[in-house]
Amino acid sequence: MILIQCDNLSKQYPNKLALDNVSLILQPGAPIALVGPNGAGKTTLFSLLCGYIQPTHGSIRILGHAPGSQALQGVLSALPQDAALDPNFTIASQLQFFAQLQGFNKTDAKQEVIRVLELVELSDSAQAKPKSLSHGMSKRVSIAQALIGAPEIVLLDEPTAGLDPANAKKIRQIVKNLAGETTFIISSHNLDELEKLCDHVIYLEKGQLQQSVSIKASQATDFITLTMQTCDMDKLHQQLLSLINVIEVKRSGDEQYVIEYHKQSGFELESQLLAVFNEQQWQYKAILKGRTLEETLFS
Ligand SMILES: Nc1ncnc2c1ncn2[C@@H]1O[C@H](COP(=O)(O)OP(=O)(O)OP(=O)(O)O)[C@@H](O)[C@H]1O
Repeated sequence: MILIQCDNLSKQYPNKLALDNVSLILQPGAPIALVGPNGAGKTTLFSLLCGYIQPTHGSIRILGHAPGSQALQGVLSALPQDAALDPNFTIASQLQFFAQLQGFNKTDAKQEVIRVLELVELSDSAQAKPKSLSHGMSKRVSIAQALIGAPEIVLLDEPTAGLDPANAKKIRQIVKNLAGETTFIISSHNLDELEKLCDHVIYLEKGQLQQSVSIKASQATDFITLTMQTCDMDKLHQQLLSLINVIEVKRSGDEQYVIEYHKQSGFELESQLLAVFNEQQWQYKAILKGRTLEETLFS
């Protein structure tokens, strides 16, 4: 099943080509990362997927339907970057209003509000007004709003921007908990965060699709990211190249090497590494399976 298909998608604003001939296919499943520098076109892509704006060229199908169509009501929802709550109404009453707009009757809407507030751990704040909530709590209310009706696709535009680490972690946990039933597409500048959540990454730059790749390694090869505490890095480089099954060794920081190797069933490479460290009396900080998202995108 294809979740989203964009063909030759372009969006021209009066003075700016925000999206330039983007074609991509996304499948349902684990969260998908949408990455790119400021002005790359991420919010524009979200707005097109929601049907808020129309493309200048090209087409979009979401589960076979056009964005904004009736068939997608309750199926796709979004947390906009600048989502705001109405200061005059309690959290429960405004969520209930949105549930009723989606077609829930009054009784079911009230139940749905209880359900989504539980999902974001804000049941106790149902009768609060937005002014009494912290920034992180407000963000979670907006996520609760996006979860009304258990949509199949949820677009989150910078869901953790400006949040303290504890609140950001809570939001990541909400996404993890729901990832089995909903496909999240998450735009963020925080690559570490996306790496923890996503299997697939779309990279936009100046409106063009630069990459649409799996973060997981290919079938035949794998990666280890090695961070050292104390060692002779040049000597280590030579030693790594001599190990069995190693294909390539790339230095990716002062103390870091990314090792690409032929996949094996056991832990042969890890064992070899530990033997080398032991022999040379070198200390390591981390042996990470795979490579960072930053390394995947920019190496
Ligand atoms: N309504 C608009 N009218 C004119 N230009 C716009 C409009 N909306 C966005 N743009 C421009 O289109 C480009 C893409 O903007 P967009 O907001 O999609 O980028 P973004 O990747 O979401 O950026 P950020 O990471 O800063 O949120 C930018 O140069 C922006 O200034």
